[in-house]
Amino acid sequence: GDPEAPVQAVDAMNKLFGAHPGFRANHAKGVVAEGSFKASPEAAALSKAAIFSGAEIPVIVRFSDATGVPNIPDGSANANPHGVAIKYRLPGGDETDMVINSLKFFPVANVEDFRDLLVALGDSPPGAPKPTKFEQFAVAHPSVAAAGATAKTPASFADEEYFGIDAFVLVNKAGAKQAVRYQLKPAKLVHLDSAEAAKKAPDFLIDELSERLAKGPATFRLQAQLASPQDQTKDPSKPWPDDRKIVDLGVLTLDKVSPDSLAAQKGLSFTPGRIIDGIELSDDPLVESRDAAYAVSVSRRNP
Ligand code: HEM
Repeated sequence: GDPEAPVQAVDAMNKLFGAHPGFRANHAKGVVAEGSFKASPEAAALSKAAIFSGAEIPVIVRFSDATGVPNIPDGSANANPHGVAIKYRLPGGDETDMVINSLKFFPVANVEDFRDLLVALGDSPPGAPKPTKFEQFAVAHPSVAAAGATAKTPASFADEEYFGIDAFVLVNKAGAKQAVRYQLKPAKLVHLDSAEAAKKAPDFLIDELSERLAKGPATFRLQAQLASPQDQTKDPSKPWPDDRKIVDLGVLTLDKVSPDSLAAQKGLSFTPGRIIDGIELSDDPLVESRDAAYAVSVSRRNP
């Protein structure tokens, strides 16, 4: 890979979305909630990681809209895919993160192509001559349109399903390894059509989460889609077949929105490759590239 590509990807985000000091280069608008995770017995059979022990683990969760625009309307098509970042806080101070979104697979295979996609978008403003740079990129990379079509506006951050996209390898006590992709499934999945989404108030997703959690907790099931031995793990733009086994790893419960969510999100950083014993990286190169890019964004938003 190109060692400069993660920095160039963040540069391209800053150019495309404009300068918004103090905010994330992507997924700038979000809301922070608090809750816990309790693993199933099946999770402990797949991984010796402490988050899968079955003990109740406190979590901090940040839901977000796509783009680096901090006031993007939640119902805008550009706010897709919505994201969720989960930080598991282990006794003793260790942390591990999952940073996932509502696309079923990524538009491109690696950070070099993602940088080029972002640059092409930046070079395709309204009124740009046709075919635009973005249209040319999309023709050459059919997974861009295919991936984009998988993300819709949810009725609530808690009524959406989220996909890990990148493959990780779970390791159990006996040393057995299994490649997985995480999925986070709501109690019910509710999407809006684009006309309904466009009519919603600009902050409807953020506001609804506080209102909902004030009435009672929201739950999700964390699942692992298991790779079959013949499945590739290195290309996050290629989903595995839908008939691959799905194992319930446990229940994520959200209790409340953090009292000062805006301050909380500034102080938080989620890192896709922040893993613990019992979870390993796969040969998917995107995770390490993402770690490098997120670190650049974190340092720019905390100068
Ligand atoms: C090469 C590919 C990617 C690049 C360069 C990239 C870059 C970034 C950057 C720079 C941030 C802001 C980080 C911060 O300031 O804390 C971010 C946030 C985020 N990204 Fe990515 N990303 C990539 C792929 C993905 C993928 C595959 C997913 C989902 C599976 C994803 C989901 C998210 C989410 C949910 C956030 C918000 C995290 C938070 O709430 O703090 N990204 N991304």
